Amino acid sequence: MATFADKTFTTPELIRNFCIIAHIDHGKSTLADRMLQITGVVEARDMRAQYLDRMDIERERGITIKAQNVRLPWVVDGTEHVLHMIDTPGHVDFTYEVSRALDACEGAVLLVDAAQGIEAQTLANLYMALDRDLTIIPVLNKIDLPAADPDKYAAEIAHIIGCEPDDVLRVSAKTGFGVKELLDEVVKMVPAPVGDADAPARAMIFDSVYDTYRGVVTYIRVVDGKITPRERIKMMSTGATHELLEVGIISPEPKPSVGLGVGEVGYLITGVKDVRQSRVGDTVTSERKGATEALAGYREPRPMVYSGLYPVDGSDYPDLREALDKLQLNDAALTYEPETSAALGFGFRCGFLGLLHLEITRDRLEREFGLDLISTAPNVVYRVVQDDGTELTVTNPSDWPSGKIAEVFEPITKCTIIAPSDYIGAIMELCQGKRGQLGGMDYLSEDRVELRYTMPLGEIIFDFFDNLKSRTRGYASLDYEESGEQASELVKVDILLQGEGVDAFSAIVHKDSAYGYGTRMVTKLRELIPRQQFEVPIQAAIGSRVIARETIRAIRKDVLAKCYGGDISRKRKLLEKQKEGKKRMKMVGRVEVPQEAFVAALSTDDSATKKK
Ligand SMILES: Nc1nc2c(ncn2[C@@H]2O[C@H](COP(=O)(O)OP(=O)(O)OP(=O)(O)O)[C@@H](O)[C@H]2O)c(=O)[nH]1
Repeated sequence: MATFADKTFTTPELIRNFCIIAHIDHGKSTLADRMLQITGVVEARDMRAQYLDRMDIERERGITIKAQNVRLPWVVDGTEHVLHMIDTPGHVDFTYEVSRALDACEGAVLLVDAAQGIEAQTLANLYMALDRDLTIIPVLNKIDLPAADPDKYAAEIAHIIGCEPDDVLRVSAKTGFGVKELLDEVVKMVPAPVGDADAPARAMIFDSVYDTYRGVVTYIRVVDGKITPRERIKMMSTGATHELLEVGIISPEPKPSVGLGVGEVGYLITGVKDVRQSRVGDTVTSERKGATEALAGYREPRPMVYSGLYPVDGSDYPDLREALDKLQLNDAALTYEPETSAALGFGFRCGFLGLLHLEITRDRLEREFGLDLISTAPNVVYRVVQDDGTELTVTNPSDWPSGKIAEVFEPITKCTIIAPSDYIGAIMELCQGKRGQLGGMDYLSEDRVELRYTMPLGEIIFDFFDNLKSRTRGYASLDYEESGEQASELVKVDILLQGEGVDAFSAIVHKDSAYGYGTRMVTKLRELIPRQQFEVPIQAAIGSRVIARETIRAIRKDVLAKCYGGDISRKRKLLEKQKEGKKRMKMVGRVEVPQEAFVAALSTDDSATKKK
């Protein structure tokens, strides 16, 4: 394919930029694989499943995290066209990545599983694509499955996007059936990019990835002008300039080229070492005679969920810092700052896009850096207005002000839930318990409904999704987007051991759930903390008001009791052994708490994040 890769500055009329959008597991990556194969970009013998999901963790979990892009040649009516396909992640935490991918395209293939129909993220992604006026190509996938019901779901799709059921293409990404026709359709339906070839260069960054050997690789889509190697480029948001070391295209491996022109999608390398220097959403222009106006439409990723990460072994703290430094090179959305906890020692307060982002980051820290970590219960960002009018942003329960509070605001979301209509009652009951407000309900087909709720983010990140799945036997799908904030009656619940607060267990909850949280924690801790030589009261309190209490009765554990006579060496051995055991204990006041008790008490239910 060398000749193909060398052809640069393709005439825009021959370019088609498109992405594949779908609900998780509906088969995007498999379809992308088939396209690579059918266009001859990857030879059959080199083909491996999910070619574009390069990270180990992506392949293992079978999900796409980073959007990838690839150039494919496709001949229609004797003319070779250049397709840039951008594979997008389907998970709710990565909506932002999807929006960037969409901004680089003129068309979107809307892929729907023919055995499942439209799901919550199908709709969320579709609306984003429609907002950007992209041409939508509706496609039913997995029609080879015996359970596929293409007629039913083609009608569902036609109803939502306003086309004829016959316009919905039918493919099997697995067998390759219908994929050629889909590529033809992309060439026919998706408009060619439009831009001014003679204007100063403007290209938008839709992704940037850290590579150990090459530094940051920045993915761009050229809008106007051209970007050529050996010129100096400027990042328009910061004004920083960099020497361009390499420009190229991906097909499917990176291939240097003589430049990128209007409508082309490719990469550039400047030698910067940190993705934050090559900010997603920024406009790249030439340093000399560059553009004066940046491209619009991007926003910075903003952490939505915070959690404390602590090494189980305190001496791993420097390693944790180094590991976070390294991860941040590749993840502009990850934020962290040092914090100390009386119970857990030194650690970091980290900000994430959502729970899956948290879980993936934690997984990578443990796996790639060999760290053993404890994470505290996640919380969202609160805005607290005190009685004297001062305002605080609270990302950590320990920053909750002790003075009088006038008002507290919490982030809220708009949620979409899609499920079989039999479960409407169960879903409504769950959502009401989570302070959700029903905004509307629509039937997608006679037995499937879409429910729209407004719900606090803090309730969703707790075990909402797990609950939803178990109440609907796994049939419901959920999507949510942030939607401002609302004033709420929130309180901080502290957990005290023998009158001493354990910071890691404090939580900010709605006043109606405070009692439930308090009782749950004290009961759990009573089971987890071994009896001591004195009585240990465990209390849950709001300020100075105790709302729940349990007591661990005293025990006198005399290890020498069974040693009669004067065998001093045996006594010494037993005492040594007792000391060993104590090393793994943490002291809270006078109370010895085993490390495992913290871990167990904090692991509220991390399966809440597994959206599959
Ligand atoms: N039978 C059948 N299975 C398919 C087809 N396409 C995909 N699958 C299977 O569906 C599952 C999900 O496919 P993926 O391609 O990983 O889905 P995805 O949409 O990329 O998922 P994320 O990257 O996690 O968003 C895999 O087990 C695929 O083998 C198809 O046409 N027929």
